[in-house]
Amino acid sequence: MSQLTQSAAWAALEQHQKSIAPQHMRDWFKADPQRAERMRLSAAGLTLDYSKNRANDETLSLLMDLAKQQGLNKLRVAMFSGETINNTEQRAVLHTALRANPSDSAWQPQADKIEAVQASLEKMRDFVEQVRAGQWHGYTGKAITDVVSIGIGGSFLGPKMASESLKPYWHESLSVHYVANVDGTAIADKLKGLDPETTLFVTSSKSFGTQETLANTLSARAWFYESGAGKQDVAKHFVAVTSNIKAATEFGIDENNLFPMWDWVGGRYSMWSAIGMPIALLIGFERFEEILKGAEAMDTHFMEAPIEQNMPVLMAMLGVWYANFFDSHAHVILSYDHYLRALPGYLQQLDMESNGKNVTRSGELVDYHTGPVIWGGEGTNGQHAYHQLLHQGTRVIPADFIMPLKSHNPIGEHHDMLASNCFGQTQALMQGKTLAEAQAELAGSQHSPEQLSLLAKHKVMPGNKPSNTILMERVTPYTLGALIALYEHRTFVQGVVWELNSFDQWGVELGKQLGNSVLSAIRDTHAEVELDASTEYLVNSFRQAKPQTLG
Ligand SMILES: O=P(O)(O)OC[C@H]1O[C@H](O)[C@H](O)[C@@H](O)[C@@H]1O
Repeated sequence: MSQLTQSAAWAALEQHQKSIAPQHMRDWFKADPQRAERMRLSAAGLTLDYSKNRANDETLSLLMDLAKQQGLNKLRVAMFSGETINNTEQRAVLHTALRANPSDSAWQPQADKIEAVQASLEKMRDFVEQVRAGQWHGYTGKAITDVVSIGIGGSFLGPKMASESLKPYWHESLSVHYVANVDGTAIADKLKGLDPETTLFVTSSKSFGTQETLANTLSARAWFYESGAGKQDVAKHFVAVTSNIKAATEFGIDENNLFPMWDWVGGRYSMWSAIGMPIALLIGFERFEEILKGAEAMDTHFMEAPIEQNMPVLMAMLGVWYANFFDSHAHVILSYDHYLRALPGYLQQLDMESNGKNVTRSGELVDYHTGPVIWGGEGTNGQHAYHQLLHQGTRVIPADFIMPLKSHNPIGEHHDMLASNCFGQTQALMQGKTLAEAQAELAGSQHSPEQLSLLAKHKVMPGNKPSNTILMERVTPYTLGALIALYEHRTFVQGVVWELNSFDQWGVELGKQLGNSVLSAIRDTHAEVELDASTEYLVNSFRQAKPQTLG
């Protein structure tokens, strides 16, 4: 058994779970009128209502004991002070420096990094302002109308999610498009209808070695040349964000068109850097800075608030409570805002690539569950689809409801209806419906007694399903920045409890390696590639279907 599962804090929670499990939240709300008020917290423009959780004051106190036992305070300081907490790659983890207030003396020990960040932001500002003002000209002298952002994973999901979330702030005549997948359809579809004379490509790749991104950039360049443009015109249409300057310049990106990234920023934590360029192009540099300010406010809260009153810590520890003591395997993110519909996809990478691990920082196999499956979608759509499983399925799936109090599009009663659905769902999940309630509902209907009894059983909803609700005034650059930073720190805290390195991603490497060797087998039948019988069959089928000239 691991030290964690043998520890005093863990054992206390296991014991405590036995007394909590039979209790119903419905009864707690009845017995304690102060519950909702007590279990509510505001920070950085967000309010978290965590009262609809299967937790009482004792639970929270035991969860905080676990956080302390696992060294949260020390590791939190270690992250912000630039220690190499990404121990498998020997890297610091300083995405918080990307949104630091440069005049904050706490950052003094990282002055070199803060300086580099500020210089990069200035270069970004200059570029963004030129493009947005129509002063960056394409090779025939026309202003840029379309930007195609090429990148994948962390070099795609954050910018895409933030762009969609902030649509009300978009530039009126500049469009940004995203291409991630190596599927040729993705880039072919995007390029259709674009004009090479007025299109700018931003290649985002921390490593500048990602197969998909390089293939898409090459195809974009081929398309650009087909229009009659020459090599000398590339600098007007291709820029890149990367930490691998050498690879990018060898690839043909003009040195002046390079924006930096650093090895102390993980891909999935990078939208605050020049990786966020497409966002800034769409909403303007000042609004991009507001995103950083929102995140910085959440960083300050995370660093300074006592852990019992700390939003990321509370959310993280409640997640641990369900994952490890209620055998919950999933966590659902429900955005009740159409603009936030890409958030679950973004959080999937943030959380699952960070905490989808089975060995500890020191390489021991864990004997407890780590990161759950993160999924979700847009409310109210999900209510007419997968919410059935949330209400009556057999597993505990904690939910985060995210609800802006004001809409950017206040049409008729739509927002009232949206909010009432959101709040109503949290209530239904918590309260459920008893057999007596179901029977009362059916009383007076035309059904036979047998049918009535059967129907009543099917209408019973156990309730006691946990949820958090996160409110904000409106989805703005500031509140979005705070929201994303909240989830970043939530992920970090869970990684601390589970003793993981949340900042590497070795699991994706094997897929990449094998993908490359399979590609050699597809290109050349004589390639010496070891394939199992199933994969060999798949490769052969693919080769046979290939046009002769390419085979
Ligand atoms: O930015 P890049 O170096 O192109 O990497 C893009 C993505 O590729 C990888 O496979 C990783 O799993 C991601 O964490 C990363 O964000």
